[in-house]
Amino acid sequence: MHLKAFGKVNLYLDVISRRKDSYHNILTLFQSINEHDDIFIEFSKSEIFESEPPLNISWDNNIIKKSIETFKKETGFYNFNLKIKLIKNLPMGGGLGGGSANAAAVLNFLSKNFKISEKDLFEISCKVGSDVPFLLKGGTAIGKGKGEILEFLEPLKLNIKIYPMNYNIDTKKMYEKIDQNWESIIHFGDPYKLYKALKNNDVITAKQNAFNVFEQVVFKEYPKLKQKKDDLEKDEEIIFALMSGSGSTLYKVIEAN
Ligand SMILES: C[C@](O)(CO)[C@H](O)COP(=O)(O)OP(=O)(O)OC[C@H]1O[C@@H](n2ccc(N)nc2=O)[C@H](O)[C@@H]1O
Ligand SMILES: Nc1ncnc2c1ncn2[C@@H]1O[C@H](COP(=O)(O)OP(=O)(O)OP(=O)(O)O)[C@@H](O)[C@H]1O
Repeated sequence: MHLKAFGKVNLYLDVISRRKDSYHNILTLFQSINEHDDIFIEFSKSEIFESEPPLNISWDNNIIKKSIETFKKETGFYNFNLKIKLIKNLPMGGGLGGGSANAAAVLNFLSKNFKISEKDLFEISCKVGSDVPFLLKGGTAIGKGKGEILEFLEPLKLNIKIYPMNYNIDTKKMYEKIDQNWESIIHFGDPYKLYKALKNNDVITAKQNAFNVFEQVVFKEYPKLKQKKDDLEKDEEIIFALMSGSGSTLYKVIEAN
């Protein structure tokens, strides 16, 4: 079976507060993108995993493995093995939810095969990663909480161009940087106003509400990203340019022709 694991960008992303469980409450506008990884998957006698190109992480540290083990533990269905071949197109640590998309695709495959309810599948996804619940379905959604409180909206049809910047940025580290700089962090924009503006092709209002709080800490460490974003903003047909997630991928939203 061939699965497509679509990535995501955050059209809006703010950190609201730090939680007792050391995660953060966020406010985001998730948007699926066309770029995707390819996963070839089938049941097999033993567990086999290979990827192209080879990943710089062990199978035990692969979020796909985590999603399989979490599925087994939560459902009690232990008696199966999978043979998986991953074609990695989404940049690792790129802010496009690449690993989370892989996990969501495998969880969807397993839930169909074992007839798991949507509710149970959602609960399992929340235990695998913060972006996985959204990526189970994809589309366009407001995300709150750790990313598991989702308000799915009529999907936006946007012209998004992705610019991978080849830095593998550690998400945990960037959240810690936000905590360390909390006093100086600026919060602005509104994801609901942004959604409405994009839906109505209201370029001015969209520009005023597109926002990613992580830029304030990531651009300090990676000045080339700021330079690239400034270059992208000079394009005529652009609505806005932004970094996705905790970085490093930049993207631009182009006016629909
Ligand atoms: C930056 C975003 O991609 C925006 O969509 C997400 O918030 C991060 O999602 P993710 O990469 O799936 O994150 P996870 O793999 O669940 O968590 C990685 C690390 O990021 C931090 N983390 C993640 C999500 C969140 N709401 N608060 C956090 O503080 C935690 O330190 C966690 O250990
Ligand atoms: N299947 C996988 N694909 C990609 N990265 C994986 C995978 N499994 C584990 N990882 C690890 O997870 C880290 C983050 O991967 P991922 O591609 O999800 O980052 P990301 O796109 O920045 O995610 P997010 O946008 O959710 O922050 C990688 O740097 C890698 O070490």
